[in-house]
Amino acid sequence: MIKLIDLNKQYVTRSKTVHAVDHVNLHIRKGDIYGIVGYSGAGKSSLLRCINLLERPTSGQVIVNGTDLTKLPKKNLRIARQKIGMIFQHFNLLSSKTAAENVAFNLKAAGVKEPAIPGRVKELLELVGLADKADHYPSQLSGGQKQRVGIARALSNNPDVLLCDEATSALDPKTTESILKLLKEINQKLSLTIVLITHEMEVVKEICNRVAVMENGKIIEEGDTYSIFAAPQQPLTRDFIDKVLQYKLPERLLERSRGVIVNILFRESKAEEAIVSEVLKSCGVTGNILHGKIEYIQDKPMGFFIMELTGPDTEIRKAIEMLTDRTAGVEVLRNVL
Ligand SMILES: Nc1ncnc2c1ncn2[C@@H]1O[C@H](COP(=O)(O)OP(=O)(O)OP(=O)(O)O)[C@@H](O)[C@H]1O
Repeated sequence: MIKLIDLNKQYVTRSKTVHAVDHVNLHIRKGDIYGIVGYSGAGKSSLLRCINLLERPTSGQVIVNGTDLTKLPKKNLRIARQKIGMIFQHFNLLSSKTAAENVAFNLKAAGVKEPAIPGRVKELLELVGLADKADHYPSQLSGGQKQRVGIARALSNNPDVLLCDEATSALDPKTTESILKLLKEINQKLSLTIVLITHEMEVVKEICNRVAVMENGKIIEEGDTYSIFAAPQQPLTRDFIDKVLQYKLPERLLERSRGVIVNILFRESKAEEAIVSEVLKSCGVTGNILHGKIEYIQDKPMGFFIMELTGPDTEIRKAIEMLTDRTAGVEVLRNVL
């Protein structure tokens, strides 16, 4: 669907040259919700804008549906771009036009004939759940509603791809959730490929089936979302993931504890509390849960339990061995043996 081949984007300013996108190779498949995550300045926006040539790459290929966009003459590029919708962090709506007029504007620009426009606008506003706000101006809409207009506008020409530039960063968590849900719905309903950039791993966790981590213009890690969460290879990726799966035990709790404190990790089918109780019971060890978290990523569970184990030393050692074999791993946080 989208292939980025040895893509580079450099900005040359008077004082220096910035290599914003540095030899990037990516393959985004049809139907993917593909997340590109990185901190500010990593090059995410530059990379995303190279996909529809809002930024012209310094070198490399941008192949969308088999066509290298960098090789297209202007007129053909304009047509190809109609099949790539885009939404923005600050919505970029025309403030002097109503929600319906904002959507209609895009249709007119693409040469849709006037009689067909009102019906299509209605259909699009219904799709994003804003049928009753057609005559409202952006100033009369909430952030979430404005982004819905942005989505309706981006979908107006039946694109194959939707690019999302930090589309939920200006929204509160609840509104973010509803916009992500809408994106997932249209991904499925319209078989739309979505590429989103974000600095929030929560967003990736919620909707992306694949993710790439970007640092200093380079993709440093890439894979399916569950695998990246389960076994991050790069320190930066781990940093992002810790934000989702983080825990912090009060120091006092560790000091006060009489037993061994372990962090038991779970992945996929091994995310079952039953394994722990079974092992502890068979060893005659008592387990006291201090903390725990299970997240569902791509509908598969992943998480941890932090437990204080008490009982005979030999039995605790045996229980840790058995748990190590039967779960995704055991980390001893406090050892009193
Ligand atoms: N038009 C420009 N001229 C010069 N340098 C630029 C330009 N646009 C971006 N840069 C630089 O390129 C690098 C990557 O910027 P980019 O905006 O792509 O990163 P980002 O990961 O999207 O960051 P943010 O999340 O803050 O938008 C940064 O060092 C930035 O200062």
